[in-house]
Amino acid sequence: MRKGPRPVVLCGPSGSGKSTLLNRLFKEFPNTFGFSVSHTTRKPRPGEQDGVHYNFIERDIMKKMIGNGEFIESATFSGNIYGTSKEAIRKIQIAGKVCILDIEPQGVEQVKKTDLNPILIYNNPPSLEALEQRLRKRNTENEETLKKRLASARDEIAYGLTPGNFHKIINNIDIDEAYQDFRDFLLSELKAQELEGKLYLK
Ligand SMILES: Nc1ncnc2c1ncn2[C@@H]1O[C@H](COP(=O)(O)OP(=O)(O)OP(=O)(O)O)[C@@H](O)[C@H]1O
Repeated sequence: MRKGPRPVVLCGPSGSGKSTLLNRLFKEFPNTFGFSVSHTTRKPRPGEQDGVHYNFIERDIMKKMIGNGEFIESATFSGNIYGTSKEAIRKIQIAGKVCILDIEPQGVEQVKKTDLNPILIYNNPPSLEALEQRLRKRNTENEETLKKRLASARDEIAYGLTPGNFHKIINNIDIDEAYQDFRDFLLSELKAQELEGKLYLK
């Protein structure tokens, strides 16, 4: 992987508000940050575009690509395979942007073992009850997928709050305050890297 700004990992249970934070960030800084588009075997939700939100892919093809070493991390979540291809990260880095990865704990552990040296951020929901409410209100899940997501959330929260697993925890209660904390942390991190002589904030 080529040198450049450190990638950013954003992790947090389904419904904690990762996409909401990222949408705001990309809107405010369209030239600074770029989203690493993951691959998934899950079916698209209404409104999701192939190549934008995810690269939607058949399970056997994805397994073959993983076998070929084309992925930096991959994991099964809620019955579907998700993963970040090396190509997805390269695309953002070539564009000179800070690469943002939205991945779950298994992926985080794999990324930690690479030379990506990412800044690790955990997006913490107020409670499991709040998560359930947000997911129900989002109206993208059926009872079965909702249960699976909530079942994973307990372990993900424990992982996120374990000292040493992340550089920064965002307590995502009020979305405006959470966004402010998220963006300020990222900007100060970029400034710190710029002090080493590089210009990343555009
Ligand atoms: N701080 C917040 N307070 C209340 N509702 C929120 C907050 N943040 C996000 N939401 C809402 O909760 C729902 C889940 O948020 P979002 O889709 O951003 O979560 P996510 O972590 O990206 O989930 P997934 O991993 O399933 O993609 C959305 O409908 C969003 O509008």
